[in-house]
Amino acid sequence: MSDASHTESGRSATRVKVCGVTRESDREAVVAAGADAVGVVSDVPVDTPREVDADTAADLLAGVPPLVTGVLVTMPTTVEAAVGLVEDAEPDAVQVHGGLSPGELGALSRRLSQDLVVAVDAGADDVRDYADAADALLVDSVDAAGGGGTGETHDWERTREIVADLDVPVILAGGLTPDNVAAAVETVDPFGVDVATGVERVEGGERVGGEKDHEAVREFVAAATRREVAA
Ligand SMILES: O=C(O)c1ccccc1NCC(=O)[C@H](O)[C@H](O)COP(=O)(O)O
Repeated sequence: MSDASHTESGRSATRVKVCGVTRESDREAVVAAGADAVGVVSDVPVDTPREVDADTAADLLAGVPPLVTGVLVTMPTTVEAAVGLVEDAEPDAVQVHGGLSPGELGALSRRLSQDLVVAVDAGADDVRDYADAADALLVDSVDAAGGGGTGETHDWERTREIVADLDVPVILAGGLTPDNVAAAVETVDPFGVDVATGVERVEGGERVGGEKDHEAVREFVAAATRREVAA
């Protein structure tokens, strides 16, 4: 990464992606809070309240304004399937979870005009094998099927080593919240951070999956970037 990405303190300005947006009002809140990227989950073989159908994904991504990155988050089983999805949804960037091999991801990357973010399991031994195929690695706490949105943190010290070892930008994900994201940034020094469940609405003590708490979104972006909370 070039020195231009670092502030005078030496720490890079942390980019923020808010993932699992399912509603226009949440997309607007995420953009208004100053997030750099909006993630929309579609066509995943896991049961998640953050998944939307292909038409909704395309509509949500089409409404992401200039200078903010609309990210299609998906779990394709083949390169061809991924290319078809991307053609329909027209995102600015693509984030892939699941079973594609580094070779298949390289082939997918060559077929796309968009940047490819590859999600990897923070606990896996082969994280570094994916770096060559990716424009960025999303180091996440994944479930048994390879999906994200677990709300679980992982060993940040290990992810810090990955950041230090690799040239590719690393996005930290997994269990981040407005309360822990500053410490996560301090520990890992990632290129960016990503959150889904940690900014969802809580009602009667229960999380409302797929719906964002707009105040929590503002707090998260502020804490991740050390900006003042927007009024
Ligand atoms: O969010 C999901 O339910 C999901 C399902 C399948 C594949 C990916 C998914 N989310 C991808 C993300 O980028 C999440 O923001 C990331 O995994 C962090 O999630 P969380 O731990 O809930 O903050």
